[in-house]
Amino acid sequence: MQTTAPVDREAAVAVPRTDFDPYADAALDDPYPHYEMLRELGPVFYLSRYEAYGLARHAEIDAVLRDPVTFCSSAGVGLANFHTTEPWRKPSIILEVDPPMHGRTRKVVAGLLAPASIGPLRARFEQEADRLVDRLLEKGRFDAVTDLCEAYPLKVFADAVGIPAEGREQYLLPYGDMVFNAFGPVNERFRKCLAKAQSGAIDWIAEVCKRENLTPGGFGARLYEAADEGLLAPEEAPMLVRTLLSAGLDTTVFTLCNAIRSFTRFPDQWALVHANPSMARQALEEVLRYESTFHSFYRTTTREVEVAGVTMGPEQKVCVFIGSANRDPRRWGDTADRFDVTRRAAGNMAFGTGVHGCAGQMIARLEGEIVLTALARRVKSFEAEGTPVIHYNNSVRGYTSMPVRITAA
Ligand SMILES: CCOc1cccc(C(=O)O)c1
Repeated sequence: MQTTAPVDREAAVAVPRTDFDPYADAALDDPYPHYEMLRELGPVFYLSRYEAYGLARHAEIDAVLRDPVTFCSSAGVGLANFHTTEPWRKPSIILEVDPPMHGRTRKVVAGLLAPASIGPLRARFEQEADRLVDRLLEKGRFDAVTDLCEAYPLKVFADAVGIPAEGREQYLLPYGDMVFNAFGPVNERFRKCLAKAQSGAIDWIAEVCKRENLTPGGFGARLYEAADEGLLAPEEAPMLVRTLLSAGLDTTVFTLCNAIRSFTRFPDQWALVHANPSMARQALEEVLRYESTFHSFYRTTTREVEVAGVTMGPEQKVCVFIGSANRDPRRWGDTADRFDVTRRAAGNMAFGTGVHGCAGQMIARLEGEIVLTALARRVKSFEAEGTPVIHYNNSVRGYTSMPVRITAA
């Protein structure tokens, strides 16, 4: 599929229009039937409610994300176009910039989060996971969201960044909730979240990103050292600490939520992992495919371009539904909607793809693999106790509460 071919007006096809609202609670309750509808509309469609193009099939999303020049990030990666709308905060200098600036900041962050750099964290991540599983087995029944999925990243990732312990529960998750709501429309949940974030979280984040508040040796301190070495401008270091805290918490919390939720829905899948804990990393990859945490975000066209026969003008917002790409039968076959931990789920789009592919995906996988391994070794089964409460957010999927009961091996 060409995205760089010159535009041939005669060949251009009319784009299917839909007034589907991807941000309605009903769509967030269970997006997958809606995603199937979008995929069947065609390779490209137009979300009339938001005046944005949409892609829901794997092939077109892959092609767009691999063309950051035609489909840029510097106009924001949400529905809001930074060329016409004031962003709610200073744009990210890695997520919301284009090459070549992106390449420079990305190189520093990617180095920090590369396997060689995070490998030494494995021992303490495993120790924390074992300690957490000890506590959960003592309890027997608990809320998997607060007692497991939030508790673990708030401890191990926030420690790895090197921020103070005080205030994490109160401010880190509400801040991340705001960050991910901001990729959607200015709807009720965006406004409520912004008001809440403005009453504390925004100031707290700015404070903990300061050099004097960061533990020596942590990711935050090492970003300031990169500035000392001239790899970053001085004012870029706190901005990238903000990136770590924006991108690295809620996403991992919700990925763990989606893992526990999937294993309570499909106990036979947990039985496979419990029988063979070395499958944990592969099982996590299937969780990421089956219930992608980050569901949709945008690119903005920098010129007139034809995608699958549809001509888009410049300055057009294009929504890529990566949660749908990961269920596209054209890519995953007719078992795309089946949660199957034996599937080779590598190559899914949960972390995006191309130059902006998630820089933190290796540490996210490390956290997930370690938690699932610790659980697999010692937990025979998970039972849901009541219906989990969905966490409604404009672009990430997870839960607010998930009471479970576990049986020790
Ligand atoms: C998970 C995608 O990456 C993100 C998400 C949210 C914020 C930022 C940032 O750079 O502040 C990056």
